Amino acid sequence: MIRVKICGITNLEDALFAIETGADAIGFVFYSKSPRYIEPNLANEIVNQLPPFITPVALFVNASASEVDAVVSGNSRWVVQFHGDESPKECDSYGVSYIKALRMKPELDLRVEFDRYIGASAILLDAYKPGVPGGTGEVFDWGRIPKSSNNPIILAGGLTPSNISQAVSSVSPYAVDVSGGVELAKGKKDFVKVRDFIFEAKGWSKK
Ligand SMILES: O=C(O)c1ccccc1NCC(=O)[C@H](O)[C@H](O)COP(=O)(O)O
Repeated sequence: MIRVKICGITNLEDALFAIETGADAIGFVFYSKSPRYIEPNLANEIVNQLPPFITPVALFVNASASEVDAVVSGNSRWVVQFHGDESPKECDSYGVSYIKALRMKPELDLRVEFDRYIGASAILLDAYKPGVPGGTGEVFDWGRIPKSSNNPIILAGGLTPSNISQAVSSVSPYAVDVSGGVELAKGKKDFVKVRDFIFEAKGWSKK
């Protein structure tokens, strides 16, 4: 079954609701310019209260090694998501399981990028908007995604309860990722949208 990552979590209540409703992974944004930024200590407190089957994902944008270490040293469960221009060498250097996010610039050749980031546990594909590293709420052309890849694909970018079913059937990704499409306001999740998104993604009935 498809896995669902709910990203941009800033509080325990939202994390627990997403998990109770069927989320598989919870993402925390450690990019200080983001309205969804969370302090490392608070994020680690939340992660310590999550069930063991949940994957906590720590998202960074061109962070320093000390910033990454300050988070991941707090708990061995973290998977890191590199959402900036980090090279394969830099991503590999941490020796942790990682997701590489690629923003779908018009000239991006996904086959080349998949080969470059062969050390990634998964590749997250997100919309490209100049000057905005992520959480854009915008959809990209899913037709650009190769039908087969050695890397598991996580589809992101402008997903909502209304388009997620079509996204899953068009792309057949390993997982889907959402942030803005399930928010009440930046950094606060809308529980109805979270539940509807997860149920639509997984093809569950709401009865
Ligand atoms: O959420 C942010 O503010 C953010 C800032 C900088 C880099 C990445 C960021 N978010 C990434 C995500 O939450 C999602 O993985 C992805 O971008 C999809 O977001 P959305 O289109 O809002 O669903």
